[in-house]
Amino acid sequence: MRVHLESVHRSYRVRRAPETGGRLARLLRRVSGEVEALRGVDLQVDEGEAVGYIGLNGAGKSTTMKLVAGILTPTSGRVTVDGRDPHKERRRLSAELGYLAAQRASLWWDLPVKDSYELLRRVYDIEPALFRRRHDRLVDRLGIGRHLGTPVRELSLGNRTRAELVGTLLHAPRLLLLDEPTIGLDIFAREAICDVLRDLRQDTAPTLLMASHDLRDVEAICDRIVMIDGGRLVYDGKIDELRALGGGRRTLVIHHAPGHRLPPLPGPARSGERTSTVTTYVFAQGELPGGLLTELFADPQVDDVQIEAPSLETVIKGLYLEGA
Ligand SMILES: Nc1ncnc2c1ncn2[C@@H]1O[C@H](COP(=O)(O)OP(=O)(O)OP(=O)(O)O)[C@@H](O)[C@H]1O
Repeated sequence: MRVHLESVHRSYRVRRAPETGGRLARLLRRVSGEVEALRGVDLQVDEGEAVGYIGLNGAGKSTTMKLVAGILTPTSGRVTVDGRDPHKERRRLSAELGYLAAQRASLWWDLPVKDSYELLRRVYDIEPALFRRRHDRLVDRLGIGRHLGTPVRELSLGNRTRAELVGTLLHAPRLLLLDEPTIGLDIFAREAICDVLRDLRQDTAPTLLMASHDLRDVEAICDRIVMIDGGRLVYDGKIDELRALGGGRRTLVIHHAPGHRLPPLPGPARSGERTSTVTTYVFAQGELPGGLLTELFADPQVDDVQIEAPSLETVIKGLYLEGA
């Protein structure tokens, strides 16, 4: 499915204590105001694309997801899914939509997991043999077979999220909105979820918008990153292009004997961290003279020399610091 946001603004009305007046008056009186969660967002996600949606807390990611799901309407601008208004056509969209978010359970809290799945089969009117095939595959891949008889409320966070993901995928949605699908999960749960999502992209390629703070997940699943800051998009491009933004810099990390004096480094390198046994220098790619490395490797007081490219996380941090 194709998602399109055009000049989307979304504000929330809030009531808060006034900034002036006595303590009691501030406690009792409330003035209303507005929080601008989205300030003119233009975004297009094409059929089968997988987009990692990243941003700091309060940047506007969940608000975007709710608009696409038709739960909220924009204050101004236009949101469409396959050319239709997702709010007006919520019923029709729900048959094609999978939406996973911490605050939005698709399973029934008091029912055993398997009963919730059976209810979902009926809600989505999934043909029993097809349901069984999808169900068995997902339950197996997400490793929740042992928990099918357990009421959802008794599951750990990791198992509940795995179980929710099965529930989200049973009707094979064409549009998948995942709001922080791996938050708070251990490495096994995270890997199981990432594996299933990667397979899904290969098999049925739904359109995927995934909000996440965890760049490892985004890198594992998506090929495009959209970055939002204070309600405005500040980056939209391929992950590789984003990585290349910081790709011109390398860090030379030298592990050496305590207090060892290193040979002077030439021109453009900037000194980075220095402890008694580790010294780092940042330099532009291609500007480190080969002779220097030979000298360092030959130095008996130098234990190890590494050249590191910046991680995606470092590049993104740099973008925030530069005001993107
Ligand atoms: N129901 C609401 N009422 C009032 N303000 C809200 C409401 N929902 C969100 N906001 C505000 O809108 C802004 C964007 O919130 P949103 O939840 O979309 O951000 P987010 O990027 O998903 O954040 P996080 O990473 O913390 O989940 C924030 O300033 C938030 O406080």
